Amino acid sequence: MLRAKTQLISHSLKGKWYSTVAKSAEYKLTCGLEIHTQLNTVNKLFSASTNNPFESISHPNLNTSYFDIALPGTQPILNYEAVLFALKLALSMKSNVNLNSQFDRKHYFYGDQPQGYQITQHYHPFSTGGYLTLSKEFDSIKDTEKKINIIQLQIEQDTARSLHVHQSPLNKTSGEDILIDFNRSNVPLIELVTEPDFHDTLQIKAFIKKYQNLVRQLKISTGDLEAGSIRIDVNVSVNEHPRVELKNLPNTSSIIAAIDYEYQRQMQVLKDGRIEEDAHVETRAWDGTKTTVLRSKESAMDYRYMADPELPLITLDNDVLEEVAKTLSKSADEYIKDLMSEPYHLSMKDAKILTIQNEFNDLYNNEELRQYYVDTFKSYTKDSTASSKIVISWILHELLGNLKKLDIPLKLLSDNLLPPNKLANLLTLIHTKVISNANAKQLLFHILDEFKTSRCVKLEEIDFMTLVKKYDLQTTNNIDYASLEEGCNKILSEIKKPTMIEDIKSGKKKNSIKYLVGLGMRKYQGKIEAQEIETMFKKILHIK
Ligand SMILES: Nc1ncnc2c1ncn2[C@@H]1O[C@H](COP(=O)(O)OP(=O)(O)OP(=O)(O)O)[C@@H](O)[C@H]1O
Ligand SMILES: [Mg+2]
Ligand SMILES: [Mg+2]
Repeated sequence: MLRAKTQLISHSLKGKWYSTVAKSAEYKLTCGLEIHTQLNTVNKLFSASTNNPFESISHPNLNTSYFDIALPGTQPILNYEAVLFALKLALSMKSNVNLNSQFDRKHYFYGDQPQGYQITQHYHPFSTGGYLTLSKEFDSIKDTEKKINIIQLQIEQDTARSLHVHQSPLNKTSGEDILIDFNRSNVPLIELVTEPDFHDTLQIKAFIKKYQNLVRQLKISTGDLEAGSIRIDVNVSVNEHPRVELKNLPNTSSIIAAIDYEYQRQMQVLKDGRIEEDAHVETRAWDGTKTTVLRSKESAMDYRYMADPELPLITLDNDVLEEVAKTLSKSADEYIKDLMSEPYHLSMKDAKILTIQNEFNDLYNNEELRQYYVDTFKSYTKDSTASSKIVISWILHELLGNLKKLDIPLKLLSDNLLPPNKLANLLTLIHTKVISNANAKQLLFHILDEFKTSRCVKLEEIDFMTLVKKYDLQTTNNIDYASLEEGCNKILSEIKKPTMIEDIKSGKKKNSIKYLVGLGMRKYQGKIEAQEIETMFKKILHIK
């Protein structure tokens, strides 16, 4: 019964990020996260191999050194870039950096870890304490404010990747083979452990998003969950039920679905009074519909932790901490607040688009986009008191839309073709009605398209006024309204579907007037503003 019900729930949850399981006040949900983040340093943690775990599909084992495959006699050499990245993260979360942290060996036997142990930090982690603050305003949680405390951050190495295949080139008969790809072996990771401070799934969703954005803003990781750059284990308990650690959660929707399933499972155990038989800390895996036991913590391995004798302490100086702290920029929330107030007055939605990177893409990062917006804004408003809404809407819709369509990186565009002041020029021409909105859109696409065709190299400087003249795009200054009326009447007389005009007039299909305006824009080659044409049609059709 329970299973059928929860299956239904997780099915309906597919692809969604919200929980459909109501949490009862009587059964309190508690969660803590263990987040593993792959750092995008140039080299691996303890070797000079290239750090590119995503190479694996086409080139397994390409980025490997003798150390990464644990040939006897090889020794680790610490990559200080990983330490720098850890410092940036720790300081951003107000975590107390240990000036003498240490590496330890965690022993276990598995094919993806040929050393026989993982180098991690157990006794003296990189930093302890710290927090991220979630809020109703910025993160859509229920409480006004919620502080999620951090227990610690530790630096450790990633393992190789195991691929379970049914029919491998090595095994032509039957059964499963495990292939090991060492590209991921020894990639630097940070494990962040939170206090069990989460009491609903909205807080978890918000924390993940905020953390993901933080590592992207710091440029220390690509931050993708699906690709495995961030991997999250969730510890769940309901009331006095011992915590259960959930693994194998590839994205936020499976994290939420697995917590919902586990909440109901533990609640049922408590209701049935089966707590005694179920009362042990265990690790369970999410298979897409339910959680199943991976191992019980009672039968947990003894990892025989010991300090790694081949690695010295990570000794840091307070000066270093201070210098790194100086390089950190404002938090995302602060940027959003700034963009929502004087002089920009952006909506929260637009301010978030300029601040939060939802996906990691090659075309721009948020810093570049935000700076491009700010500079265009400044240039546009320098000699215009006009409404500046046009700046954000052109950048987010026209410019980004075209960059995506044509696959042009923002930085290349800004450096080689269209610096912010040039875009501001075009926007001023629109505002002063030298060129219509529609023709400006076409002109922008045209120059971007040419730029792409010429492989995005630096072209001669653009002068929009010259282009407007060259292509004869100027709007008609003195509209001859009598002739415009005649033209619009002609368009109406050529409409083959009389019901359409009736529907526009009666208000049934009000928006179809845009179709008429489109015909008008074509007729007048965009030289008359769409607004003028719409007004004329309304006059002819007696629409208020
Ligand atoms: N009662 C509880 N309910 C839910 N989560 C809890 C509870 N108590 C502790 N936790 C969470 O369990 C996690 C413990 O992680 P930690 O890395 O310290 O130990 P571990 O899981 O035993 O070790 P390992 O790293 O080997 O998995 C933390 O995220 C913590 O917040
Ligand atoms: Mg754990
Ligand atoms: Mg842990």
